[in-house]
Amino acid sequence: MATVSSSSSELQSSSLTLLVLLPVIYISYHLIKRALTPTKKKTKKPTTHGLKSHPLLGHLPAFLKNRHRFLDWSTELIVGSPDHRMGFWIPGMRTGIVTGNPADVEHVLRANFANYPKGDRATAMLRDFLGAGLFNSDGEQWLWQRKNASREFSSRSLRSFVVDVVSDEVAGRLLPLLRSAADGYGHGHGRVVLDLQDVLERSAFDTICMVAFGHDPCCLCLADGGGDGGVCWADDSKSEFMRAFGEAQDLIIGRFLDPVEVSWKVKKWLNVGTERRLKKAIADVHAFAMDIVRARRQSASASASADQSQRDDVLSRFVASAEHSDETLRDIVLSFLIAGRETTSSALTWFFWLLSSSPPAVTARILAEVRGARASTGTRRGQPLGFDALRGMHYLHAALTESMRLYPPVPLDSQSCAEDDTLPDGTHVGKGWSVTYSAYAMGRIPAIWGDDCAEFRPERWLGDDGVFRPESPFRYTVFHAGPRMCLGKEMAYVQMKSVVACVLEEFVVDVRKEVAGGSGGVPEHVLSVTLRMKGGLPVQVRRREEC
Ligand code: HEM
Repeated sequence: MATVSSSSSELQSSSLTLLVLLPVIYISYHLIKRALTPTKKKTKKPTTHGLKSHPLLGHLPAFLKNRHRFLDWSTELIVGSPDHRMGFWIPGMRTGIVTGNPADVEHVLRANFANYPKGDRATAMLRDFLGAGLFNSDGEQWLWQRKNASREFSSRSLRSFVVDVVSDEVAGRLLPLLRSAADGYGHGHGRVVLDLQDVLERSAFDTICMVAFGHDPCCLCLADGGGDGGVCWADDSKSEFMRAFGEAQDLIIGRFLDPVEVSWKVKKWLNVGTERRLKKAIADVHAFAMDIVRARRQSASASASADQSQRDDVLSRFVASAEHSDETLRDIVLSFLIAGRETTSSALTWFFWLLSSSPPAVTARILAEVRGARASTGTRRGQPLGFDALRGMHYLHAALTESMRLYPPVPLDSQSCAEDDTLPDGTHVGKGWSVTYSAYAMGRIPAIWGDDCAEFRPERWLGDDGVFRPESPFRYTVFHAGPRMCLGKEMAYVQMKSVVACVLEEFVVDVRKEVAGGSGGVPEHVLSVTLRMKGGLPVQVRRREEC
């Protein structure tokens, strides 16, 4: 009995030990397993502060209600949300986020760049128009074009070609046009009102066509305006290419704004409505571009006969450097046109409008800088300024940069998420979602720019020594950031500074506010690829007294 009782007590004590040990073993096992397995971040769903989601329709009702004011609506939500982003979910159609958070932007455009291509959805929508050009390609196809184009854009010869093209356009077309408008104005024809946006768009189109394929479409020219004292700056017979290009661009953007994604495919298949018009506009643009490509190929093979302007443009450089099909060359050129066409004109339009409502000291400082550049280069008013003189204008650089902070020419820019991902603060991003950064909203976030972020204050970009201080491209996203950053940034500043310097030193630009002002005195915008003013920018110009 004694043996039985001792073995049963042994059994009891070992069961007790096991009972105590089991949880210890269990916990240890899991602790070791957790230590050995790579840590998986806890993710959270993207939310939108102040935006309710319908249980079945997601954000579709809110989207439809605010579609006409998407930029302002998304900006209000982003600025008001603690993490500066809005998540949206439209069942069966689109899911994604729009962000104004610099950490998100850096993650998407640089740190995890490979996971955020333009994506099949976007490239498919643009393919009819832009093919697989630099602007509309991903992966290897993008990389080789980017490498070639980067090499060309950093070359001295392209830089000086750009300066020459811009100088010719400003001195030979823009200034004569404004002189004629000012003279009409001064001699009792007070009704001479120019749409400055249209003038600048035509001028930018001439410039980018010359740079991209050495062709001058003469979109800005002093045409015979009739005998009523009016000034006409466009000869429509010459602007046909620009008109077709603009129509194709606007119609193709309509594909992105349609909440029912398949509808453009159905219309295209049936060849009706906007898709029918788009097909015609694209055919016109392609035929025009193709003629130039073929002519350039011929002149390249008979290179002795090629003149200087033909050798310096981007197309001639691609024709010379490698063997590409005519279609590939056409797509490359069209990508440059879309990139440089309305961006600088949009920036300048908003700049002249902002300047008109800023203290006179801003214009005075720009003029002082222009006069300083004239004195040091020995050039006279009306003559073009060279690259170095333009580069030395820090205040003007700051003023343009500040204007684009508030009115970025490309207000929204989308990428697509290739595989499930997590943003730096743990927010989940699903495969196939669109991730859009809003440069427009970012310019209005006090956490980035301070409490005076709504003010136009060029000084915020200058150090105590008056030298321009750049900001991180992940905070100032106007020219994009990371490996796909804008290639034409330097060219754009040359063009914009040249226009502003030459125009302001000779003219006072009076904005017709009663026509230009939208709600709260700010002109309304049209949401396209670029931020254009609805109805244009009506101005009157008068000659500035020389001092
Ligand atoms: C104020 C003027 C300009 C602004 C604000 C601007 C802004 C931008 C932005 C936001 C992008 C990224 C677009 C995207 O990939 O979705 C971009 C790309 C690009 N920009 Fe500009 N741009 C300007 C002028 C120009 C000019 C004058 C050119 C000259 C041709 C140019 C050439 C390009 C090119 C080639 C790309 C594509 C780069 C790539 O995908 O690798 N840009 N630009």
